[in-house]
Amino acid sequence: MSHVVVDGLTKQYGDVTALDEVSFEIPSGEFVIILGVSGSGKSTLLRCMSALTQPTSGEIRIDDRPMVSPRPEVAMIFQQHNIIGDLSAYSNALSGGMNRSGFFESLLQLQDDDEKYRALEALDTVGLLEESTQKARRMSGGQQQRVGIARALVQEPEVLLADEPVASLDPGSAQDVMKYLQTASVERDLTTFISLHQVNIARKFGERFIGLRDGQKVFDGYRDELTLDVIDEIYGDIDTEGMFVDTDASEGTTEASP
Ligand SMILES: Nc1ncnc2c1ncn2[C@@H]1O[C@H](COP(=O)(O)OP(=O)(O)OP(=O)(O)O)[C@@H](O)[C@H]1O
Repeated sequence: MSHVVVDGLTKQYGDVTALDEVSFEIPSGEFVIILGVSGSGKSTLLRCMSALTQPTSGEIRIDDRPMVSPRPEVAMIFQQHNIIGDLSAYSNALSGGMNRSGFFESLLQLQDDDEKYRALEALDTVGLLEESTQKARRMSGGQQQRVGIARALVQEPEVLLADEPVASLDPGSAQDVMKYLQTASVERDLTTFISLHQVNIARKFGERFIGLRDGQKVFDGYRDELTLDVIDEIYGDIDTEGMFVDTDASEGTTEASP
């Protein structure tokens, strides 16, 4: 578990201000959803938090240490899951431990039994133990994303960052992936940050929410504070109706209830 501080974070790309003095503090173990329209700065925030992108000013501290370069305890999951289709789910998961076992050992699968056990345990966490020998490319998009989560878990992170992990999935698979991310976060005491644009899914799974608009933080609060007015503030004039996907067939509603 890790405590995360984002302090006056600004990222400038030429004339574009992708992040503008964003600050917040997240206690260990919280499950945080970052909400905002396309271009609001969600990816830039997560990339700065993982030190894949350097901020123009401000800093991120994880357990009081400035995040100046990537660290193994901070894992990132991408929308395009970046897994290798020709390898099995197990081999993909196992490669998450490369920071411990080394590149060549990982390539030749010479990891020790502990690493192999970690990979199986991670596949179990994402509900894919029985599919572990299946080639990744034969799996559905949702399953492939779960393999990507397993690989991140094998890294043994304390902070998990996921950039739009369900953007390309159908609503059912999106919910499955969110459920497994939530399970992993609880089981492993992870401080978790997930960027999403689907409001209903965010409300269903999120605990704490950071709302970004034009690079500025316009909301920071918990689920009961995420009212329709707040959602309007985050999304501005954009019609949010399409972002309210059904999260439960029995609910049959496209409206957020407070
Ligand atoms: N490498 C880059 N070079 C130049 N501009 C960039 C770069 N990355 C992001 N931007 C700009 O910064 C702003 C924020 O982009 P960012 O990708 O962080 O937003 P986002 O909310 O994640 O959007 P999306 O959901 O479409 O990825 C946008 O105006 C974008 O065009």
